[in-house]
Amino acid sequence: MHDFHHERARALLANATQIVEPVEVNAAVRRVADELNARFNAEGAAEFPLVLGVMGGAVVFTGHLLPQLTFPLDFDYIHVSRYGDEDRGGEIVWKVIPRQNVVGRKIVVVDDILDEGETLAHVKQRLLDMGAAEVIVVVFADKDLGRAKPIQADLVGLTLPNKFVVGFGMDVYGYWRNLPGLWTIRQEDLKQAD
Ligand SMILES: O=P(O)(O)OC[C@H]1O[C@H](OP(=O)(O)OP(=O)(O)O)[C@H](O)[C@@H]1O
Ligand SMILES: Nc1nc2[nH]cnc2c(=O)[nH]1
Repeated sequence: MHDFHHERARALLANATQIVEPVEVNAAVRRVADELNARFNAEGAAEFPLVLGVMGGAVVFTGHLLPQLTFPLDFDYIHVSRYGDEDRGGEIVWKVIPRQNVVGRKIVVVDDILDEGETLAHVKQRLLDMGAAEVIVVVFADKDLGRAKPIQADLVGLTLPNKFVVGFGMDVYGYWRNLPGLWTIRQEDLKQAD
């Protein structure tokens, strides 16, 4: 079983193409941190936001971003998945729902990628329905689909081409969230290749 996973994971990466180097990833995180710091450290800014990581993909971005933020904040997480172990989105599945600490708060939602936008549109609406005062959406990457999405991010680290991306928190069939750069998987290695 482990041999199978080991070989499959390595084969996927062997055929993959690196599209963003780790140094560019880190620069993008820095840019996002700078923008958040400018906003929440602005003179007179009395906001104390609740930063909400959208697990699991946001774990790496969140872990890099938080130590670069220089204003007081609360942190919590939610866990929602639309892709599971697939390479196309499906039903939204909540694994950890927002807690009552979102009520009345200014919330900074942090996620790895805005793709079709279904996940973050749903998350934002749920937070507003629960009584969040404001929801600011921050994504490490926004995929350029060439068409409108149901939500736009307020802050974006990188814009990516319309390909299935892996690394910096993003997985392919559960593998390779740990890559420090971004890679695209060869089309014929995807389950649902057209
Ligand atoms: O814009 P969308 O097309 O809705 O896709 C974006 C979502 O997909 C990924 O989550 P995924 O469902 O893969 O779960 P994961 O975070 O556990 O990998 C990613 O973390 C976003 O939350
Ligand atoms: N790993 C991964 N997860 C996603 N969720 C939405 N789009 C993507 C993507 O391109 N890669």
